[in-house]
Amino acid sequence: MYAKKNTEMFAQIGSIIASLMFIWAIFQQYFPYQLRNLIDKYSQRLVTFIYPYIQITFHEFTGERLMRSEAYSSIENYLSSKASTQAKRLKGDIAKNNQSLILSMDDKEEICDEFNGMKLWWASGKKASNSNSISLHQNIDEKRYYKLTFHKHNRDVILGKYLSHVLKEGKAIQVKNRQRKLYTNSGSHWSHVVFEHPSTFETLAMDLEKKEMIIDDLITFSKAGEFYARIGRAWKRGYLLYGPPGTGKSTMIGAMANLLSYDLYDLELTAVKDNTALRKLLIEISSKSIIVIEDIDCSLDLTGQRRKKKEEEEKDPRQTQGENVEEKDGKNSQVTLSGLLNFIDGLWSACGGERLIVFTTNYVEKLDPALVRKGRMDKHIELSYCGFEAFKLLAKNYLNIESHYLFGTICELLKEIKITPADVAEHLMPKTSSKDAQVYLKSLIQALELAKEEAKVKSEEDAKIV
Ligand SMILES: Nc1ncnc2c1ncn2[C@@H]1O[C@H](COP(=O)(O)OP(=O)(O)OP(=O)(O)O)[C@@H](O)[C@H]1O
Ligand SMILES: [Mg+2]
Repeated sequence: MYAKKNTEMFAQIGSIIASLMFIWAIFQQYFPYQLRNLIDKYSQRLVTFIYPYIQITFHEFTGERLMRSEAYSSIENYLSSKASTQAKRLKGDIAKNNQSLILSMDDKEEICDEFNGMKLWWASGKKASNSNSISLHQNIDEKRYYKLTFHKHNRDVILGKYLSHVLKEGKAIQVKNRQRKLYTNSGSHWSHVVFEHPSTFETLAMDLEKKEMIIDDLITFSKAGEFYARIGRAWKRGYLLYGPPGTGKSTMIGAMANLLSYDLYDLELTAVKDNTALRKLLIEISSKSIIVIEDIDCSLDLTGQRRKKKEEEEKDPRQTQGENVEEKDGKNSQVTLSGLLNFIDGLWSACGGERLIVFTTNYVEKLDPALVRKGRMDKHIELSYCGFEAFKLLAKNYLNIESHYLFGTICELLKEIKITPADVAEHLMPKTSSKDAQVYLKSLIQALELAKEEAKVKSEEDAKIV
């Protein structure tokens, strides 16, 4: 309402000024040159005095090729949250992630915003274009724009801090709503599909404290752009996830991507020809992404090659002279350990920024220490067998129960028997038409007791052998 009144007032003042200018244009030819200059000067002062507001227009399409302006998109996103509470006419659309509805202000709507106690007004408008050019963009003959109006006293703050705040916020909303992608490489090219993994940290069964610590670490990383710049480090972080098969390493990567709204790049090292191809892939990776190398111990024969080289050199230095042991990996790929290390933290790895590099392995002890040293793989996370806490979360997710009289038995068995969350999940997965939780819990208890019996028999046999 307030904004509306203001803009109506501006419009009236504007039309008065336009009429005065018109009259002035007709009459000025009859005035001598000096007088004209004098009147010009004072009329400008008068205009600024009567109309102390500044306006900036942001057009939807810019440049000769009429590309959609990034500033316009960011402003549209920024205003969407304000529009939903202030504007009377809204436009609705499905976000690119197909999960949420985006509301933006309709044409010829106005809303008011505040920044550090300063008031400013945004208006959306549309002009019909008189150009007959044919364009790839559909609604290009209707030129949309946003107009920002603010008092001239606030000029510096609005042009500096406020506008960069608007663009940053708008971009963040855009990233959140975008359709994320899962990339994989065939040779030195990436191809992608839409990333729609449903896993989240809420559904990930693991030690709660550890989970909180990981979430905290990830969120801190995603907000630490300025910090990394200040300390002169590339904005990236390495995670090593290790543990037996079926403990949730891949599931956790999906949860990480969903938590931070990052794209995923699943790097298949064995399909990369050599270090040059690896570097080429690296350059194409965008920011806000997670680069994943699964089963790093199997990807290439990178495990302990440096150690091997050192040992061989110690035995017979001539034997390894001029020969790069790292490059003899016995597989099609000629990617070397040093090539991979360069990929992780060489100069090129800093391009783009805001990236996580995640390795997974079942055999952490097999990896070359150089590959996983702190600073390269900043966080080492062990995903382990199912404890009682993790079981309770699985029971809640799969059976929708938070307690049961059989929980006590399961708790005791889990202390003795190692079972992966994947195996537990398998027992809790609905298979029959029965919705009775007891059926599934009993099936789990049976499996645990069987495993306990087997372990007992094995230990007895081992004792006999000794
Ligand atoms: N911690 C967990 N929380 C919830 N579900 C889990 C967990 N661990 C495993 N699962 C379930 O088991 C399945 C297999 O898990 P996942 O693929 O993440 O294991 P992994 O550790 O990556 O195994 P691998 O080492 O064989 O790659 C998942 O689809 C998931 O449903
Ligand atoms: Mg896996």
